[in-house]
Amino acid sequence: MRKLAAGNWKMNGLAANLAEIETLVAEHGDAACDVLICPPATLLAPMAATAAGKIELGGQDCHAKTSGAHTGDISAAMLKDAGATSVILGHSERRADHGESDADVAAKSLAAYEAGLIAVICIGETEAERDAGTTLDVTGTQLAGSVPDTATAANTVIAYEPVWAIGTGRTPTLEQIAEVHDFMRDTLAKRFGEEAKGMRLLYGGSVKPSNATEIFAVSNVDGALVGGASLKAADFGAIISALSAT
Ligand SMILES: O=C(CO)COP(=O)(O)O
Repeated sequence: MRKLAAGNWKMNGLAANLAEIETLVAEHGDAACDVLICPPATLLAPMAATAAGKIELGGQDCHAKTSGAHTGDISAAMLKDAGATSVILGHSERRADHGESDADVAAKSLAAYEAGLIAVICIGETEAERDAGTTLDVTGTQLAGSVPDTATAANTVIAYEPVWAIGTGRTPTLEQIAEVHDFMRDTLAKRFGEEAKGMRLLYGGSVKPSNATEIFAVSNVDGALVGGASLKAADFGAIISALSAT
């Protein structure tokens, strides 16, 4: 399987930041892993011209419907039209800020498949849930409810992002990451059989150049979903290099 270094720019980035993509294409356009940047939707089309198929692009959300009276929303087909090949769905910030449920995420994932996009489906426990010892219950429920029955290794990537590790500089221990990633692989295998072996499982939450190599060595970690450190080409480039070396 080809590993995946994915960057989530969240609500950051203006036209001035297109230079970051130029640098990534120049320095990592032929990386040994897939590279995906998910910028604000406003930057997809201009970035697509620069990325030139060397770097994949993705949205950060899409509506479950294909079109219609949904002011402010964006459809999967629109993301595809602007140059995206993927879309992040069910990020914890969307679950918290917009009340997205597992069923919403599953419906959006189906819309992504319909448009020909890869769904990067995010799951992860809060700090209170981890402290209560319910991490595997929570992530298991999210996996069951957010991932459609028609998920395949080609159309779906799962990102484990513990909420308490996002933007905090805190990361789980390597043993904690391994526990959840092994659990995700086993859970997906029970549901999808052989297909589950090819589904890429990303870790996300305070990944940076200094911890990338050790995280990428953890069992069943097939790449990363990177927030803050994806905004600077030098930092994200170092993470791409670490993943390429695995
Ligand atoms: O939420 C994340 C990626 O989707 C992780 O963000 P940070 O890498 O900034 O912790």
